[in-house]
Amino acid sequence: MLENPLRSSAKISSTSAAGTRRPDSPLVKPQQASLSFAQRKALQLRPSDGVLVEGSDVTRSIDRPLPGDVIGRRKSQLHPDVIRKKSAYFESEFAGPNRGDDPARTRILNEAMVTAELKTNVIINDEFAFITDLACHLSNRYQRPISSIIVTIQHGVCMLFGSTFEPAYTLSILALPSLLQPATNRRNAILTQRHLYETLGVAPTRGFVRFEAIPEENIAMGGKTLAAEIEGLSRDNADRKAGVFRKPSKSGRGIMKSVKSLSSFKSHSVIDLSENVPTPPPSNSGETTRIATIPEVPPTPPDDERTSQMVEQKSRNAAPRRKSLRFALFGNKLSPDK
Ligand SMILES: O=C(O)c1cc2cc(O)c(O)cc2[nH]1
Repeated sequence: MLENPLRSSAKISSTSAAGTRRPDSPLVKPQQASLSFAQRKALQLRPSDGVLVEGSDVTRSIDRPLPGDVIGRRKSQLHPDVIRKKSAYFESEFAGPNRGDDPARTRILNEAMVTAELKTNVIINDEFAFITDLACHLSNRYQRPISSIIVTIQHGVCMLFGSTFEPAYTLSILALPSLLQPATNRRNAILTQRHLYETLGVAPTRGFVRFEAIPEENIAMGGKTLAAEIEGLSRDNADRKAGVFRKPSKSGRGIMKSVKSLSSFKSHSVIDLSENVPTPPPSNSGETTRIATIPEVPPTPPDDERTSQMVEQKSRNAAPRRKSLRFALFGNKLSPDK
């Protein structure tokens, strides 16, 4: 059986733990592949003819300064097309819609969920380590707190990928459109597939990534779409600027409540929530649950007996490293007994 190499080796050699070969670096020309590093370096140091890019060569002229070199002039050496692409990237990264002058709206957008759904035929031994590593990677890539990341993983699934059953995966990343701009996707495709190569041992060529932009009106939490939440905030903001005092709505979701409700979503970690909400019985348990009318009050907490059963079950399922990783992730938000 294939195993997750996460904990077995610090560095992956040319043949990964999943049995797939690492593709040769595209930056090494075939005739140079057998040369030593010093020999390749010497070849590159030949006097240049000053042409930046010639033919199909992917290496640049040595005449061109390295990034960070102090060269005393500001004019870019890049082709106008490259400059355009670069500025489009930085625009989408740093000047996106999430930098408005409405702090509440900005915060909501900056904390909007990024969801990743991974399916793989590889069997992952340490699911908890793997899932937390991926969540951290995504939190970093999409510049949002770990509490704004959802990761679901299905591993050991039956997967036919490009006519073979060799190790492979599909990954869907769902987020607001502003987070999934073409240049951002290009970069995140490389970095995330590299991350999965390092943690899952599957070569990027055996991974399929789908970036799915989901507009604000198609995402909901707490029974309210993000679009509605933002609309409410904008209205309240406009009212406030105009000095209008609006009575809190019947549903009790005025501006303060809205912001509070979001922060309580985010500040309650998944762990906090899961500890208060009973897990429904599995669908094949034989029990049938009648779906009643949605109660106006929160459901009654489980009785003591059920609570203790749940706690027991949870501790049986817990991965051995769970506690330390939870602390690493959530720090002092957790009480020491959790
Ligand atoms: O996608 C999110 O992160 C998201 C959706 C949503 C909806 C809502 O009514 C909120 O108060 C917050 C929120 N976040």
